[in-house]
Amino acid sequence: MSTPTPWPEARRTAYELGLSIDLPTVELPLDRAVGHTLAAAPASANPLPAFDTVAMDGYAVRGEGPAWDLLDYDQLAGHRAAELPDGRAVRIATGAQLPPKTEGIVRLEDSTVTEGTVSGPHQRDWRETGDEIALGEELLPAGTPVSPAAAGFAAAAGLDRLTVFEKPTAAFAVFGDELIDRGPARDGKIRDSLGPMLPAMLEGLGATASRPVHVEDTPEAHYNALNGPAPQPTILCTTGGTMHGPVDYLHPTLKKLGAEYLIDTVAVRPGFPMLLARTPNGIVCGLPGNPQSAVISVATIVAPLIAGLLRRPLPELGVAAVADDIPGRGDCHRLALVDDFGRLIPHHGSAMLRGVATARGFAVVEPHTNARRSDALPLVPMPGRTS
Ligand SMILES: Nc1nc2c(c(=O)[nH]1)N[C@H]1C(S)=C(S)[C@@H](COP(=O)(O)OP(=O)(O)OC[C@H]3O[C@@H](n4cnc5c(N)ncnc54)[C@H](O)[C@@H]3O)O[C@H]1N2
Ligand code: MOO
Repeated sequence: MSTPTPWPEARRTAYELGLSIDLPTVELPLDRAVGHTLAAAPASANPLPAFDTVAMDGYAVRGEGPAWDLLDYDQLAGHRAAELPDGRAVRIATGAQLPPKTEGIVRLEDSTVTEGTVSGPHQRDWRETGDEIALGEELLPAGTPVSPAAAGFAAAAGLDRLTVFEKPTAAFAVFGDELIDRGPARDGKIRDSLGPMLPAMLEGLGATASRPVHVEDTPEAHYNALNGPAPQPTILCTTGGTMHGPVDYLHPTLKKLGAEYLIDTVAVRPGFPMLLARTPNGIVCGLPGNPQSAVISVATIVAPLIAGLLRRPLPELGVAAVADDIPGRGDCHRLALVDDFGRLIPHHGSAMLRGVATARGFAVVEPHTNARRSDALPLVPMPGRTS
């Protein structure tokens, strides 16, 4: 039996494995770059604001007041601004280029217009060139996920394309002859609950996931699944068969393939039997069959692995002020399901998904400790939860 890896070390090991692999990069138009991760820091192609920009509808004025003669044209947004002569005012719109030599702006609501002159209090109601970002300045560092807002920011800064990492690809081999993929449980068989769940979780973490493939409980089928045809995915997640039961062929297959184990069991409950290995065909994340243990394994090794591949930071743990006492699990870290209010969720057995379905995440109880109500514990966010 192998020595269980401490839970924090398992996260780091998976992250470092990701960092050690260089994903290809690609330049994508902004809309298609959303959901990817920046592989290079983009530089602005125009400052922001691109020019001194009027911030309020009203009148641009120059010279001593209290009244200024109005010019007979309007300075609207989208046009190059003409210099404002001394003693004159021009009607301006929000977003217009500020007429050079403007000394102040009289807001529409503060203005009085009589016989071709305007009067009223004036102020610096404009945004200065480069106030938000200078020309050529770095917009965002490499490793930043391209959110819809990041794509909008890049557009504002004059960019058409972004250099991003190609998404790591993930495939799933679901082990277990007891599993069916339609209808209610029958004749000792149960529904596969991981197949419909894991691809969306990994997509949420930044991968491209393919449809799970059911693999028979035979050594040959396991070998073919792990030695499968090209092109190989970056990450192959297997589910079930991580222990040493009568039809658990994962370990023998990995040995046959000459796999290098980076993790072989983790000192965490649930989730103990997870593994991380490299074979000549790629990375294997072995997720335990108990569904909640599989989710914890995604959070423990798959999420940090994907973050490392994409050069994102190691996923940060949040904080949960827990509302209940939570007993620890001896030598192991305990990952305890909590709701949005820090309450321990019932149905937290490793075979159960009832609590996982709505949980905010897992509160982390250190080995050899018990958490007390109102303790602030680290929180592992629920993979795939978007709100
Ligand atoms: N003698 C021991 N037995 C077990 C131990 C142990 O330490 N000694 N550990 C238990 C723990 S902890 C876990 S977790 C499981 C892990 O087992 P495997 O990864 O080998 O998974 P299986 O045996 O294939 O399945 C376990 C359980 O989960 C159900 N399952 C599997 N896949 C799915 C799926 N896709 N959808 C829904 N349910 C699934 C399966 O039917 C079993 O009930 O081992 C314990 N045993
Ligand atoms: O460690 Mo198991 O994964 O408790 O169910």
